[in-house]
Formats: sequence, structure tokens, C-alpha cells
Amino acid sequence: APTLPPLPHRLVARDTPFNSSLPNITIFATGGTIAGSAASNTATTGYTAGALGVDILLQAVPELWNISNVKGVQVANVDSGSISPEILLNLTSLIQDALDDPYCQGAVVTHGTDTLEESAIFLDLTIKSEKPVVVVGAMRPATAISADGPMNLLEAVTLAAAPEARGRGAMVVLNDRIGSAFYMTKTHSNSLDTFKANEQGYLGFFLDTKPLFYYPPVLPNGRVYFNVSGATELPEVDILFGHQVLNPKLARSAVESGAKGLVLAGMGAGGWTTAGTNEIEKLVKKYGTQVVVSSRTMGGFVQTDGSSNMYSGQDLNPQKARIMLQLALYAGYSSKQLAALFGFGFAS
Ligand SMILES: NC(=O)C[C@H](N)C(=O)O
Repeated sequence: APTLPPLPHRLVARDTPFNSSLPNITIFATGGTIAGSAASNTATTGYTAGALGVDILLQAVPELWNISNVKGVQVANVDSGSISPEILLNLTSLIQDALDDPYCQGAVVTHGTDTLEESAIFLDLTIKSEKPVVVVGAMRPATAISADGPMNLLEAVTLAAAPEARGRGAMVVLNDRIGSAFYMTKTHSNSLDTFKANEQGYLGFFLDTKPLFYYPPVLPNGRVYFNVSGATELPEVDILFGHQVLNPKLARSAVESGAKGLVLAGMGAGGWTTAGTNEIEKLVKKYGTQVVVSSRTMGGFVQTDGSSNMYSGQDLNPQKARIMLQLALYAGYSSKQLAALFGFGFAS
């Protein structure tokens, strides 16, 4: 067991000494409903997300100290719609440093649920470690009756400290479920049971807060590593939503206002209108725009032949495909490399 003394900047939420027989877990707080405060204990809408600091979150769950030495780091305190590339890059760098420390067993990120899946895949693609990175949120603010945040946090820390959680990439925890950052997605605006792993399936479940995995460690097809150390910004990538008589000018205005890449949330298996496709082909020719085709159905595969800068989103939803394209453009991928990256190891 590690025998290092507590780090000086450890936030101690109660008078509990460092226990050298317990694992060391760092919690990186970014805001969201898990840190939300409402005017009444029945309000689950119209409250302020990212109102409470990480020390308050930890104080609410003294059981954390029975299972680990926890340290809290406040990275941001915002509604997850305001998570920026700067925050994400900072988060990756802080987590990488923490996990590179041999005395740290795992990292937990508290995050708003609205864009949690985007940050989760970003961390999955940019952190190099076998140690668990667990992203957790809540649907009820901390001030609500039966707030789900404290239990979710306890389960997330238990997971981050579990040896059997290693080698599985970043994971998402909510509502007693464990899912891969690649596939967990928010499917309901209000319900506690909102995060689903679609047909790729959950990795595991919590029983009495203990993580029970269905399978041994495995990583999703298509998972690669992008080194973003030293990066201060990321290229702009925008998502266009497909529908009947869509406005082709939206693609032009996105590209001419700075987008280097586009993700199409296409219809069905990535369908786009003829007028829209013509416009995108012109943009590709003129600006070298890189385009990933995904689907607004949020399930199933989209495959392209990889020609004319149009790549397959495979079974990534548009918001996750956007993060992957952004990272690949940052890394300077050529068209050939993008085609291989978005091939995902699946035949197309
Ligand atoms: N449940 C939540 O966390 C929603 C909140 N608006 C957020 O994403 O920050």
C-alpha cells in the first residue's frame, strides 16, 4: 500500500487522517447539476448548475473517506454547456499529471450531464494511462430531495479505486450503471435513467456501491490516443443537423466563419439533401473542409467510401464524432489518415 503522506493541497472535508492502506483518488470538479443549488428542495429545473464547490460535494459524502484518500481539485464550476476547449485541455493535463503519480490510483471528474459524453470521449482519447478515469454527474441538484449526486459520486470513486476498473478507458457513471465513454449518451432531458450505452451495452453495474463488471477489460474499436500536451486551443468543428429542405447556406456560413471541419448529423444512414451535398462538395473543393458523416438517429452505423473528404462516423453519435474530428485536425491528420481513423477497424 502507498505510504506517502497526504499532499499539502488535499482538501480535507472532515477531520480524517490520511490512511496509507487506502487508495488515493483525485476528484476534478467542473460544475453541473451535481454541484447545483436550487431555491427549493423539489426543484429539478431552473436551478443554478455549478454553484457548489468541490469541498461541499465531498463533505456531503463522508463515506468517501472509508474507501479512499480523496483530494478535490476545482477545475471549473459551470453548466456543462459552457465547457470549452480550454477547460478540456486543462483537465487532460491535470488528470495526466495526477495519474502519472505512482501514488494515485484513479481520477474522477464531476461534470454536468448535458455535455458529459463529449468531455468523456475527449478524456478517453487524450489521456494515456491504464488507470481509471471516471466521469460522473447527477440529474437532481445537490439541494433536491433524493439528490442522486452523492451516491453517484461514491460509486464513481469506488470505481476509480477498483483494480478491475483498469485498462477500460474512460468510463461514465450514473444511475448505478458503468458505461464506456465511447458510447454512453444522454437520452432523456429530465429522468434519472438518462444515460444509455445503446446497443454497445453497459460495462457493469453497482451493487451496494461495488462495481460488478460483465466482461474483462477491453477497449472500443476506433479508440486511439491524441497527444494534446501544450495545446491551448482546438480547431473549430461544427455539427449540421439534417432534415427535409435543409438550408445549404448553413454549411457555407459555418466554414466561412472558421470551421475547419463539419459533422453531418445526417438522416438515416447519413443521408443529406442533394442541394446540401452540392454545397458541401463546393466547400470541400474551395477550403479543404473535412467532413464526418454521422446520423441524427443516434444509433447504427454510417459508412462512406472516404472519398472527397467525407469520412464515416461509424457508430459514434455526432457530438462524439465532432470531438474525434477536432482532435484529428489538431493532430494534422491528412485525408488518408482521417479515412483510416474513421474506418474504426470496421470494414466499409
Ligand atoms: N444534469 C445536468 O448536469 C444538467 C446541467 N444543465 C449541466 O449539464 O450542467
